[in-house]
Amino acid sequence: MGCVIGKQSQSPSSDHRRRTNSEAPPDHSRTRRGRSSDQSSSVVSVNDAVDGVVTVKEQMGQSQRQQKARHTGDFSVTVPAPERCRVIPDLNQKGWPSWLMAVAGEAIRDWTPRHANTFQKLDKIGQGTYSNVYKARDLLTGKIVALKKVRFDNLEPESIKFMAREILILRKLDHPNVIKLEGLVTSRMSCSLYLVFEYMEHDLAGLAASQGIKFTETQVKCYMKQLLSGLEHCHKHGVLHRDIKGSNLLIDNEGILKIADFGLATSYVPGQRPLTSRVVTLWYRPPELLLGATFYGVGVDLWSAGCILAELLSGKPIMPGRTEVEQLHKIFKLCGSPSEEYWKKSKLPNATLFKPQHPYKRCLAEIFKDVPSSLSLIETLLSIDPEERSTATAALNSEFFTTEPYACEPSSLPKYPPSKEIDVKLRDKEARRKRTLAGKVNAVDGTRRIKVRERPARARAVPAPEANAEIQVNLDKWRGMTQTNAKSKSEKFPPPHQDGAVGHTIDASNKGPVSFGKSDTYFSSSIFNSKSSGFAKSSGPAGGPSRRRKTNRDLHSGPSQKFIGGFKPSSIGISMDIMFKGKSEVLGGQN
Ligand SMILES: Nc1ncnc2c1ncn2[C@@H]1O[C@H](COP(=O)(O)OP(=O)(O)OP(=O)(O)O)[C@@H](O)[C@H]1O
Repeated sequence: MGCVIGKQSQSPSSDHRRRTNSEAPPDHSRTRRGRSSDQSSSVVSVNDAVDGVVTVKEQMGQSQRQQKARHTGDFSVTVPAPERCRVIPDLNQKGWPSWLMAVAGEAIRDWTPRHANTFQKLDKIGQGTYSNVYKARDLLTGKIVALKKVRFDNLEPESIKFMAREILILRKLDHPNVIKLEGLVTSRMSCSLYLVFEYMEHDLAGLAASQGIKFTETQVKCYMKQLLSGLEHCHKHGVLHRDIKGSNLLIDNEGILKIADFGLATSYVPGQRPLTSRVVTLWYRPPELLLGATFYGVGVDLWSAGCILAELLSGKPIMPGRTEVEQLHKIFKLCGSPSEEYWKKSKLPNATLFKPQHPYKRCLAEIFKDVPSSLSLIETLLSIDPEERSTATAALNSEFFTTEPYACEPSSLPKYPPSKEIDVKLRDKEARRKRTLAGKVNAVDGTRRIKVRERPARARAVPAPEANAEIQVNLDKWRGMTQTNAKSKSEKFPPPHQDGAVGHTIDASNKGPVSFGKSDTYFSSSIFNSKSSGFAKSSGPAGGPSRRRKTNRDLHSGPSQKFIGGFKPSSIGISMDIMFKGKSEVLGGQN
């Protein structure tokens, strides 16, 4: 038997009571990058793992994956020397492998093993940056579950710690609108761990991007109410999710929404310790994080919730930035640039650098004038000042929920065919394949190739590059750093106090503003105009960009938009004017 399944033998809350802060895993950010194509092939099915079978493809993928090491830099645990996945590790009395006990003992404490061959894997239903998700049947109960397979490349302690933190946090939470962790499966053969979750048929990104699905105001309220209730629970238990986006909001056939993917979540006590600012998927990332805040709180999740609300109402992502600079600019254009007091008060590391040359007026009221009942909540959640976003509890008591039309009951929501972000991606892939095929046939026929204008919904979304790297690259360049690999250094060896990957602090001697300069006029607020707002059918997803690095092809698959100074999408934001000591320098060419 290569696998065991852990079952909780004690309530999450009692575990939480016992656990002290110092026992909590240190906070860090995952540098979610390079979801390589070999990832799916690295899978060993539960049954394979039981038999000790490792596919050839898995072995081939190893070296490639080794290059994508996630990092934290702040773990002080002693871990066993990396062992090849096929080496059968020692098992402790309960059946956990020693490598897992050594690094994630706290996370699996009080869980009892169960045999993996009591699960039947049915289908791959999702792919994350560090995991694949499968639909499976629990053969003991007949229940359908989701198995999230987390890979541990060469037993990297960081990877295991990420997983451990996710498990610890999930065990703290118990709420109808938060995904429930039901057990664990480890594989002795493949260095991977399966997290067992209740199965959810949809995610909000998939639903929102599905042709023919149009949310009504009462539906939007229903989803938002559930999202905010889940967030309220997390926040009351000292957990920040830090990656609220459509693809992490799972929905079952009864219309129940659950917040999932706590891989970037952290336990926190307000003001106690600095956290990394390199979290939250770009389109949903609040301005304070883009400006480098390391002391922040529930406001980060509330901002993302505001983005989701606005997205559900307008039918498309409201601020689909491709780079951090562009993201910040989109925020300022829509939500207004911060007041002078805010700049003074915030003391954010990058504040003086990214202060726009001229102030922008807030235009949310104009854009959402057709949905008056939502306006006040959108205004609150999308406040530039995180303090003004208030709390999830306050949002739940806002007039958005207390005035007609009221939120509908989840059970009254329409029954949708299974719709996940991955389904949308597969549909797009198939559509692309057909287009290519049609092109080839035309070429063989000698018929003229006609440019296919119609794009599937998902492809119209503008994917963002790996969200975190770009400002740092620009700052490094701007500071005239001489290290040849400054960026990767900052990613691999962040200051330990900074929760993982904050990168360099800004050298005061080099301070100067980064100007949006002339390029301001070229930014198009293509998403919003009052005509296109309201309840028009979504032409984009609610999922937002993934946190992985995108290829150039990805970047060019976006919609037709105006670009900064006529630059192509791949150079957006990196071509910003850098004003430094009176000189203007254009950084370009990187992606
Ligand atoms: N319990 C579940 N039931 C059904 N589908 C699920 C479940 N959990 C996750 N999924 C699907 O798998 C996808 C990836 O899962 P998850 O977000 O937890 O992984 P991840 O590696 O952290 O991903 P990412 O890097 O995109 O954040 C989700 O978007 C969802 O579509």
